[in-house]
Amino acid sequence: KGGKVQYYNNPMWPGEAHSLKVEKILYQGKSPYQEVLIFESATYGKVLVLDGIVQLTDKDECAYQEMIAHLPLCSIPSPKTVLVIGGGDGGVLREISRHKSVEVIEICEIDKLVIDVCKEFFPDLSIGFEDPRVRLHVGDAVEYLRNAPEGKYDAIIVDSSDPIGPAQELVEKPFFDMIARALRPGGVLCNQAESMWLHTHLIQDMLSICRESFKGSVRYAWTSVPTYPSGVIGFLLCSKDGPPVDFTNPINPIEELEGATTAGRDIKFYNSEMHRAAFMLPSFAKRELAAI
Ligand SMILES: NCCCN[C@H]1CC[C@H](N)CC1
Repeated sequence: KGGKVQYYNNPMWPGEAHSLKVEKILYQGKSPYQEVLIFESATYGKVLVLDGIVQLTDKDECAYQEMIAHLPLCSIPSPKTVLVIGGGDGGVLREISRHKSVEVIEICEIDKLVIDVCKEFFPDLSIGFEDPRVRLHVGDAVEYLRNAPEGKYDAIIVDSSDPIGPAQELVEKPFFDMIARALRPGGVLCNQAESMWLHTHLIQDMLSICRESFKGSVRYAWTSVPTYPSGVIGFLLCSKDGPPVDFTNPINPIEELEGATTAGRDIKFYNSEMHRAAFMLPSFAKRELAAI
């Protein structure tokens, strides 16, 4: 009680520590894949930590979950079949459910423990699993995609943790090739893409892989998430082929989707202006992320 959580030795952000005041430990456990910790913080509500890395907090999860879901889904006219890789907390499912055009939401999450603890401690996120369109598969995403039919999905959302644990293989070329194959022509990918302050080399690698695997457009977007390292997180938006998708202008604006901004709980962060703003990059990022 009154302690704090901080880690200096994560290779993803050497020399940095992120600490939140711990009011009460709510859950501590270990799955075959990672350590799971949930605690009540002093000012961010409940916090989910996997292998010492903050995954989400009650206060700011809206930014990440809403952006990662609506950036792709508001960029195509009428998404019907959506696949989520990761996302076991259910927050992305909650956001996808706002889109009435969607008929099927498949989710492939490797760690059942994450799903179970989020159902107990994060009802505002795990409510996403209650949508009747959701089909849950617990297992490895690479296997799942290998067996997926070609051209099945309108959108694939990769809500992954950092590539230093179970998500290691989710930043390698074979994975992106399988995603491209599973998308229908004109289909889109939105992939968690780390911080432009901390990870430009990793982002450059992902961008160059995606420019080979996706023949449409490949864009980098970002947003503010206070409890992620450097306070920002990025997203890679890719379209499979065909006429390049203009991700910067939502052709399927959420404000015009009946009931979308109030379905379940009111939308808190995403709107069409934040959509456009997400693709505006600071000069150093323009140079470092375009220069490939
Ligand atoms: N849906 C939970 C968010 C998972 N996303 C990651 C959490 C850890 C961060 N360093 C990167 C994003």
